[in-house]
Amino acid sequence: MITILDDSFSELNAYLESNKPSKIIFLTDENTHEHCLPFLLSNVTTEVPYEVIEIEPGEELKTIDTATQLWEILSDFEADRKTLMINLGGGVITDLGGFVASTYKRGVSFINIPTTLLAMCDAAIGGKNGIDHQFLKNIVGTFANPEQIFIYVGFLKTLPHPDLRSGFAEMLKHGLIADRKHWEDLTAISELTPENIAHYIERSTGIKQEIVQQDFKEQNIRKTLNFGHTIGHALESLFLKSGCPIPHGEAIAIGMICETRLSYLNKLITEEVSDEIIKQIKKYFPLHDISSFKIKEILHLMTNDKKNSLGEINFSLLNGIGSSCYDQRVSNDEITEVLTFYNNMTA
Ligand SMILES: NC(=O)c1ccc[n+]([C@@H]2O[C@H](COP(=O)([O-])OP(=O)(O)OC[C@H]3O[C@@H](n4cnc5c(N)ncnc54)[C@H](O)[C@@H]3O)[C@@H](O)[C@H]2O)c1
Ligand SMILES: O=C(O)C(=O)C[C@@H](O)[C@H](O)[C@H](O)COP(=O)(O)O
Ligand SMILES: [Zn+2]
Repeated sequence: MITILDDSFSELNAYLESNKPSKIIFLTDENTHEHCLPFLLSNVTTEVPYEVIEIEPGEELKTIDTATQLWEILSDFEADRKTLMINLGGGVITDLGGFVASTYKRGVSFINIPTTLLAMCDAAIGGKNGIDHQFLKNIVGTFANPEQIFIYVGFLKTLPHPDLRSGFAEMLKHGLIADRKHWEDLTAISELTPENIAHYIERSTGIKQEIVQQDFKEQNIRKTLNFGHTIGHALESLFLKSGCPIPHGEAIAIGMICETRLSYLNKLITEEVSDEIIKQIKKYFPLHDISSFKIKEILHLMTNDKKNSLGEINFSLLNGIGSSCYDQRVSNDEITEVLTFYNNMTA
């Protein structure tokens, strides 16, 4: 289901040849339209007619308004059940495109061609599609798998550095929750460049796939893939609401620092291990000033987390490097303590 493409794009062409869609609709944003679509089209050999949709880039567009516009465009293009949507972009495009495709006419086929590191290693895989609403992250969505995921690492050449770093956060997460060696390999990288990271993409995709295959609908082990996201998503929402969004991975890096410290407070790891993990994350990620965000508002946002049950916030935490657990309860005092801990790091 995941294919790493070389310059010939032959597996993509073979897929299109054997599936014979009635029409192809490419969903792009301004940047992937400019940097990725021309190369893709120059390599696609199919005779199937196609249309291209381009939206503005950014998390602000991952909304019901954009989804509505896209449903209307699919209708204008007379998309039918044999239409194939190709989501060419980062996580915003794969989340939004997957949501639109999986709901239009109760579902048209889609494939993901991720163009950011984050989408290659995480967002394009696993069938979580969705949109934000009232600044709540991915609060409306579907579980629906793309027919295929085609990864072409060459697309990373034009990716801005902050977005490369953002994807690296999710890779570090994969190492922390499931594979100590992956964590050690990644944290040995001194400079984040596509060349230095490319070799480790396959392992990250493998970790994500192995977990999702065991628990597609996130009833149990899939919750570990959400490590760093309970606090991270709440902060990402607040940055988005403030009009100064930060990349998803940067919010998750803050979340991972706080939730690593929570793992220590809950006696799941020693302070020494917690300090070591935090030191490594700090090596790559800028510290953000979150002191103006009210703890009450952060806690309130966390009550919307999708892992919660029976009115309780459930955390996914670490019980070692490369080992994790889920459905962990922590007190509001402990959450306040780790947010203060992070604030003190930035002071
Ligand atoms: N569904 C999932 O499992 C899952 C997992 C992780 C994250 N996500 C979601 O993914 C989103 C973040 O994804 P993202 O970090 O890819 O952000 P993004 O899609 O906004 O892409 C980041 C930026 O890079 C640009 N870009 C993309 N590819 C490019 C290329 N090859 N060259 C130049 N510019 C390029 C985009 O236009 C955008 O400006 C968030 O909404 C997050 O919630 C979903
Ligand atoms: O695939 C998953 O499961 C994840 O949790 C991966 C996360 O990196 C990703 O950000 C996901 O979109 C979060 O999902 P959500 O259910 O917390 O909205
Ligand atoms: Zn994430």
